[in-house]
Amino acid sequence: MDQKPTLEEIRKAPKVLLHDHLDGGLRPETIVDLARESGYDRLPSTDPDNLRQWFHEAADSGSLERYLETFAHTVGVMQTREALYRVALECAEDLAADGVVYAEVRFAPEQHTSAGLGLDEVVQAVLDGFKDGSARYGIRVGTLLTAMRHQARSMEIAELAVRYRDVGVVGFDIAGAEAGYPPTRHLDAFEYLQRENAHFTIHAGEAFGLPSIWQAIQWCGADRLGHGVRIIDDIQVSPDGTAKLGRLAAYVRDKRIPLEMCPTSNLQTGAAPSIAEHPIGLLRRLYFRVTVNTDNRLMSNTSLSEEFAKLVDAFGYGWDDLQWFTVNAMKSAFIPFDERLALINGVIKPGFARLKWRAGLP
Ligand SMILES: O=c1[nH]cnc2c1ncn2[C@H]1C[C@H](O)[C@@H](CO)O1
Ligand SMILES: [Zn+2]
Repeated sequence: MDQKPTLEEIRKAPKVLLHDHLDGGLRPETIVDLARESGYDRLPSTDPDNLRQWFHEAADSGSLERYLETFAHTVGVMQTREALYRVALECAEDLAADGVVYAEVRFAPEQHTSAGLGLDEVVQAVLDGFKDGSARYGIRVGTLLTAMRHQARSMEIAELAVRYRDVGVVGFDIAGAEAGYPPTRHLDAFEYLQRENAHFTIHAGEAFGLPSIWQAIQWCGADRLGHGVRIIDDIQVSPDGTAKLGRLAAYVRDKRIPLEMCPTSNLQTGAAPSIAEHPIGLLRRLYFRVTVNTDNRLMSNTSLSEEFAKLVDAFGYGWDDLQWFTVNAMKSAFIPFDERLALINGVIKPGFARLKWRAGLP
């Protein structure tokens, strides 16, 4: 029997997704509907299939800055309460259909106020969509509030995250162009969150190298790293395969700092040359706390199951590897420990056991 997990089987596995952008995962049909309803007339195409292809090709640019330009069109149609609610509800539906049992989905409230909504209204609309979507489709979704790193609203967004922490917001993040916008630019927000015992992740080590990762961890106190692929710049691999870790890489591994890796997204922005050469192979071999994520399902034309299937093809991963990535992600989530444990023991382990049993594995 072929024991390599197939895409169909992977879809059935109970998966955990920690890094997914709400404004990077819209259905093309929904973008067209919302543009028509709101009078947004700058879409590159009003045909959903063409639009799907346009996003994928435009994002396939080799640069994070050009990749990020495509978000003008998704953010452009997410400016009303109804639009935000619909996008959040459909996000929960799409993730559940892919077999995701727990997700943390992020978005930047400050980008959704151009038609007059206040930050609180924006957050409430998204939380309502996730709440209804979770109940309807049998998935748990936590929200991360993102501040844009080139703007100066991180303190305000951090306060918003703390204000909504008991009603669905589980953490905070910064995103956007990395080069020229170091995490320490937002140090006051991170210090505030730490005083509030709140959780946060930082996009770091994607389009910029070790200094960004070092600042995110040692200055800002990040709980997790968004991408973090450039940590391999601090690892030397000898021809015989043995690896020597520098001090920062050793710290990240010793402290079990979770890496939110997004393979396909990294190919599109030029952060990795191919799936087979993606740092995830080495980092998994060295037992860093690696997790697998989608980043932007629309721009990368992907799903969590497809990301796993690509890794299975490139690295020969089996069920035990996929379960290891999944348990890593669940351990690294921002919800309370007892809830994480309940999902690991009550959902993830039994779900993988069933799939392994069907594949004839012990
Ligand atoms: O991979 C990324 N790196 C940095 N910023 C990103 C990435 N993917 C999405 N973003 C930005 C664009 C979105 O508008 C914003 C909030 O979700 O986050
Ligand atoms: Zn991201």
